[in-house]
Amino acid sequence: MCGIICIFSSDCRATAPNELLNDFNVFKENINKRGPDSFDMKSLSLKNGCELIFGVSVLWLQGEIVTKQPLENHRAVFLYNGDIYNGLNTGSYFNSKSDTLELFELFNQTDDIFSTLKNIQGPYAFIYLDKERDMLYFCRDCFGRKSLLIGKQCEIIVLTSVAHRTEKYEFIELPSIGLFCWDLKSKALFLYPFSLDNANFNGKLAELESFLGKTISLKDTIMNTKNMPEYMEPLAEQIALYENLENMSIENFFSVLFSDQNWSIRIENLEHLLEESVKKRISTQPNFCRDCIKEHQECTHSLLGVLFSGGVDCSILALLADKIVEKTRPIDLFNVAFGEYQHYKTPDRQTGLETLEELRQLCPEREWRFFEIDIPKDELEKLRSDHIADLIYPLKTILDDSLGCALWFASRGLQNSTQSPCRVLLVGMGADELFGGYTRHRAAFKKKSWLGLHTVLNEDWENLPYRNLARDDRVVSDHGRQLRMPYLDEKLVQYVRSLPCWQKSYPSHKVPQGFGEKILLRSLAYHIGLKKAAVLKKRALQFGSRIANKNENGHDISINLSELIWHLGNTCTALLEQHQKVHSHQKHLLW
Ligand SMILES: Nc1ncnc2c1ncn2[C@@H]1O[C@H](COP(=O)(O)OP(=O)(O)OP(=O)(O)O)[C@@H](O)[C@H]1O
Ligand SMILES: NC(=O)CC[C@H](N)C(=O)O
Repeated sequence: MCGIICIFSSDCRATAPNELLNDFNVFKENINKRGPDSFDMKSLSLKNGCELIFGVSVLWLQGEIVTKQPLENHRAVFLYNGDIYNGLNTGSYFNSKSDTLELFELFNQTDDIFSTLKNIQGPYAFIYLDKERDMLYFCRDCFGRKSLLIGKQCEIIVLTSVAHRTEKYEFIELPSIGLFCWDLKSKALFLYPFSLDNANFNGKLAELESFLGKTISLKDTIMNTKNMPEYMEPLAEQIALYENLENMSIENFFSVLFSDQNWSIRIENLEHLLEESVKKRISTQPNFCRDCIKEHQECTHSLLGVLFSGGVDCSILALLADKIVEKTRPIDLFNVAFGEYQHYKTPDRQTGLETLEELRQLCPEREWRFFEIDIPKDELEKLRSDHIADLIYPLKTILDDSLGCALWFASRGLQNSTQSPCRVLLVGMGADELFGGYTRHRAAFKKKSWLGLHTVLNEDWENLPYRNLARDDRVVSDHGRQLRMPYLDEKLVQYVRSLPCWQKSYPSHKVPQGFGEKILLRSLAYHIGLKKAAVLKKRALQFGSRIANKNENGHDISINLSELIWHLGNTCTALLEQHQKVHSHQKHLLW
């Protein structure tokens, strides 16, 4: 994952270049960690006196050699963090030319970079300065898979993949609602929206306007996609099929479903799309692990890790990965557990080990390296306050705290003194939103039947770009690894979103929990051989790993992440001591 940063003064004459550089250096350290393969920076003065400083650290994943950034030519400067998988020109997964170069060329060939975005699929965040027009463009993809924060302090603006808590700056996540364009001459800010058909659009726009104290003028939309499928009443045949599932053994449950021809076709479609998605996410990387890449030394070490709870979403990914990764390489499975006194028998550790057995039986030739990542409470406390809280920033709830920390430790991939050398990590995020796997889907179905489920699924989908993904990108990238989310592949999303809710989820109390939610995905799991994992009950990461306490409200502000406490802590020892008392009380509650 690359780290990108651009710092400039929105009021050209008001800031000394030295001040910009000092501030740039403050953010540099966290940016640096995101890309171990190169770091470079560039300073630029525009004719109108505006100073800009750019910096990029690169995690090389595409192209025969590392593409160093920032890229610059007579026309533009380009900073890019992303993964455009289908070679924009070649159509192959692993391009001899990197996506960075291809995108830069495409942008340079046109006066209309907005239309270019229409043809781009994959996660990205970028900053592009058109030097001829003094226009600064910046954008995150429409699912919000890559992080880009916007920060300000008086007239200084920072765009960065990651920041940290500082007394000087305030940051928010740049909303992934379209392409922004800052006219550095007129100081006007424009937005080319991806789509206006999103319930969150106006709120997110207003939030950014109020943060910047600036009006944002809207241009034409560039995608204009209809986001929300219309509600369709379920077909009688489908209801009859579901009624046949009651009181069935696991085997009979799935054979009833597969006896329906349309169901089987949907499984085939889904299998094909997911396999393609996994394939591009595994194959798009150089053939070296992180230890051997420096010397370009051929190796058979593992190139792929899966964040692995043993639950259905990630287990499908692991099994599909086996079809793609050479048999001579291991696949690393990372399973994180939090505990005390050497006690790490968490629910996810149990399911992780059980599904590992299933994988070993299904793929006996593969070396599956199961990393038991055990995190004692003092290590969690220390690293959270010293470091991880900055990566989670500017998010601040208890849920952000638990999920952010759990993912940071999981993706570090360290068991005792053995650390995985893989550079790419697969994760099952997005499956619950797409296929209807959350408890709230069950509740909505109970209350308002199919229409209730349809409504909640749509709400979840609309919220997805603003919830966790940017935070997850920030914490995982800190280890110089790329987080890839096969369920959030555009083609797969388009297919699953086009299905009415009753063709993918049946969160009814008439079938046991763990059977009906995400029923289409579970059918795929069963079909490819994961007979046990297919019907495991959903367990959220924070509870499955035991980092969180069920009695806390995840939406409350986390005292561990609170900036106020942090600022006070930095300046006033007495208050810090008091904070520690509160903190230890909270620790007591937490464990
Ligand atoms: N304890 C864990 N250790 C490592 N990674 C985990 C752990 N728990 C969850 N994950 C990762 O986070 C993703 C999201 O978690 P989530 O619980 O939603 O999915 P799941 O465990 O695969 O399946 P299910 O949603 O059915 O429980 C998982 O797909 C997995 O990649
Ligand atoms: N990891 C990144 O975002 C780097 C950009 C590009 N995909 C490359 O591999 O060079």
